[in-house]
Amino acid sequence: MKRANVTHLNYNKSVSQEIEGFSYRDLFHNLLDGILIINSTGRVEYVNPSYERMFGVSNFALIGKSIFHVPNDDIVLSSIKNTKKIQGFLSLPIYHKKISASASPLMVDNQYNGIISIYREEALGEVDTIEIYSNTQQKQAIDEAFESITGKSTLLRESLEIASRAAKTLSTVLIIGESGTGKELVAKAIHEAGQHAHKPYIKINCGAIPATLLESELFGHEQGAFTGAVKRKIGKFEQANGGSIFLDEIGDMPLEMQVKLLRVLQEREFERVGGNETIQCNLRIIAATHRNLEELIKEGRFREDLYYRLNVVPVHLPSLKERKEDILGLCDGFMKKIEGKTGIPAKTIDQEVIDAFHQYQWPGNIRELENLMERLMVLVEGDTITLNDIPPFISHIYGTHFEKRADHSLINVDCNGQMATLEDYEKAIIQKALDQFGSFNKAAKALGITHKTVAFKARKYNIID
Ligand SMILES: Nc1ncnc2c1ncn2[C@@H]1O[C@H](COP(=O)(O)OP(=O)(O)OP(=O)(O)O)[C@@H](O)[C@H]1O
Repeated sequence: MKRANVTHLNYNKSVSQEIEGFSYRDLFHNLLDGILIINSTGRVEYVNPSYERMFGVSNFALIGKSIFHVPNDDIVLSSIKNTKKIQGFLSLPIYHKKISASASPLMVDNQYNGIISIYREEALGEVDTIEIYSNTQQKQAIDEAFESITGKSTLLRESLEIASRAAKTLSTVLIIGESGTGKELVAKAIHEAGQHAHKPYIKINCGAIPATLLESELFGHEQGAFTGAVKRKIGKFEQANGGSIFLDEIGDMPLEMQVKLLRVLQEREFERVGGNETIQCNLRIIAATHRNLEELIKEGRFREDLYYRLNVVPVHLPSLKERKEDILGLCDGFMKKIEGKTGIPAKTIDQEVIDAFHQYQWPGNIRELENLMERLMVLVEGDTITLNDIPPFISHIYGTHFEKRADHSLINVDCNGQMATLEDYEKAIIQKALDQFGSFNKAAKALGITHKTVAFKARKYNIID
C-alpha cells in the first residue's frame, strides 16, 4: 500500500513554505510538542520524538498502524469523523501528566489528506479539563460474543478489541483479512455483541451473485419489474432492517452496484427494483474483503467514495502466519469440536508436527488448519498425530527448517516459530549500530533517523546511562 508522505506537505506552497534547509520532518523532530500525523487511509504516518516520550511509545510500533491502535485516538477519531479541528485534554494520571491536544484535518486543494495532531504537556492542576481519554483505562474487555474466536495472540486480541468496541455503536465496520482468517466469524460476533443482536443478521456474498441479479438480491423487486419477476421479492437490506447486513467480498461488487450501495450508505434509503416506494433502512452495515481495496481504487475497480463510507471502523484480521502462537490452541479447539460431533477422541500431536506447523505458511489460514485437523482426526488410527500422518508439503519443512533458519532474512524466528517483539528488534538494531559506528551521529545516519532519536532509544533500552 502506498502511503501519503509527510514530505508531501512541502509541495503545498500556500500552507507550508519550507524553511531554508529544513524539511517539515526536521522541524517536527526538534519540537517540544508531540506531533502525530495520520494519513488519508487512517494509518499513522509520522510521530516525532516528543510524542514518543509523552506517550511512552516507540514510532517503530506505531508507523503504518491503524488509528485504532493509537492510544489517544478519541480526539483524532473525532477530527477524522467530523473533518474539523477538535481540541481537548488528555489525562495521563499514571505519568502525572495532563496534555492538551488539538487535531486538525490536513486539507490540500480541498482534498482530505489526513490529520495532524499536536500535543503539549500542561502543568497538572492548571487546566480545567473534560477528560476525553484516560490512559489508566483497563484494556478494553472483549464482548463474550467473540468467545468462539480462538486465539490469544496480541494481533488478534487488538483486532477483536476494536471489533468489540465497534459492536457497541452502529458504525459501519470493514473487516479486512486474507481468505480463511475468520472474517465471517467476526462479522457475526459484531452483530451478536450489538444492541440489536435479537434482530436479523443477513449475509450476502457480493462476489457470488451475477451482477444482473445483485441489485434485486440486495434491494428486492416489485412484481413485473423484469421478465421473470412473477411476484414481489424482499431484498436483503429490507430483511436485515433493524439488525445487521454482512456484505461479504465487497471488493468483488460490480461498479454499477457500488454507486447504488453508496446512495444507501449516504441516505439510508432505497427503492425495490421497479418500485416507487422509498424504504428507509436502519441497520448496521458490516463489509468484508480479502482484497486490497486501495489497489482496486487505483485500478479504477472500486469507488473511493464508497471505500471511505465503508472504512469507518476498519478491523484487520491477521493471517495465521502472523500469529503462529495461536496454532496449538486452534488445533486443540478443532479436535474438541470434532470429538463433540463424531465421538472420535482428541489426539496428541507430536512435537515434530507442531514444529512443522509453526514453520508452514498456511496460505489458506485457519480454514486450511481446520480442514486438516478434521482429516487427521478421521484418518489417523492411533491416538497420536505424527510427521508421517501430515501432508508431505508440510512435513518436509520439518527436515529443512533448521538449515533454513541460517538464511539471510532480516527477521528470524526461533524453532517454535516465535518472533521477538518489536522492542527487542529495536534494541538490537540500536545496539548494533552504536557498536559498529561508535557515535550517535554516525549510527543515526546509517539508520536514517536523527541522532536525538538514537540517543533517546539508547537511554530507553539502557544501552547507555
Ligand atoms: N479464530 C478462530 N477460531 C476458531 N475458528 C476459526 C477462527 N477463525 C476462523 N475460524 C474458522 O475457519 C473457517 C474460516 O473462517 P471464515 O469463513 O470466517 O473466514 P473468512 O475470512 O470469512 O474467509 P473467506 O474470505 O474465504 O470468506 C470457519 O470454519 C471458521 O469457523
